[in-house]
Amino acid sequence: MPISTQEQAERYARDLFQRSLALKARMLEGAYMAQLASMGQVIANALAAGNKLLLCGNGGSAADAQHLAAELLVRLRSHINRPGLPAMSLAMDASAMTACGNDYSYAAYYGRMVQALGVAGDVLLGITTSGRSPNVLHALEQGRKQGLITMGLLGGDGGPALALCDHALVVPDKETGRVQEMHITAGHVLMELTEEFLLTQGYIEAEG
Ligand SMILES: O=C(CO)[C@@H](O)[C@H](O)[C@H](O)[C@H](O)COP(=O)(O)O
Ligand SMILES: [Zn+2]
Repeated sequence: MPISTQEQAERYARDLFQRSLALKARMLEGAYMAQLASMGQVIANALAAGNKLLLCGNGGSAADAQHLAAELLVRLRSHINRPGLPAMSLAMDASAMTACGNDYSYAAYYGRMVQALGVAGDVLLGITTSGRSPNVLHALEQGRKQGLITMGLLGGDGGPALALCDHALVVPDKETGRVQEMHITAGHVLMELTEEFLLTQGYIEAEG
């Protein structure tokens, strides 16, 4: 849709907000909240057992992976200080990523990171709006092979990623941006649930 006036731009912006809101409202129905609750408990249990959370994705989802890892590593809610929790985005090492892209393939990178860094009982969270990004699929496959708990924040019909996930939230929309907007909300919910479970169950203590 061409935009040549302030009014048209405002309508465009309003329409995007409305679509985002409608999708969020839709996700309050059905099993979505139950899925998030279970996923939060699974991550908390893994961390309580001494395991870690690995996250990966492409583009905006790579940024989400880093963002969510930082929530656990550092601080999520400004009034709750507690020890850092082990979470790691696999999307952050330019040297390893370019070496793998150059020597093997870009698609192989996350799988290789999981092979090198993942241990049984860790949780691997793959974030992909299409459920079809080959590097995330390889990571989930490798995670399965090594006994990691595989999780997905997906979109559309879940794509081939869905069958590789022990737990998944599939946002019922195909538009990448809208799905990402649900993913980051869901990601915040997951990190906050994880923190709450760990505090409530006494695995970590809030510091003064
Ligand atoms: O942020 C955006 C679009 O909003 C893009 O960077 C987007 O993340 C990229 O096109 C990704 O490669 C899409 O991958 P995926 O979600 O299908 O796995
Ligand atoms: Zn984006």
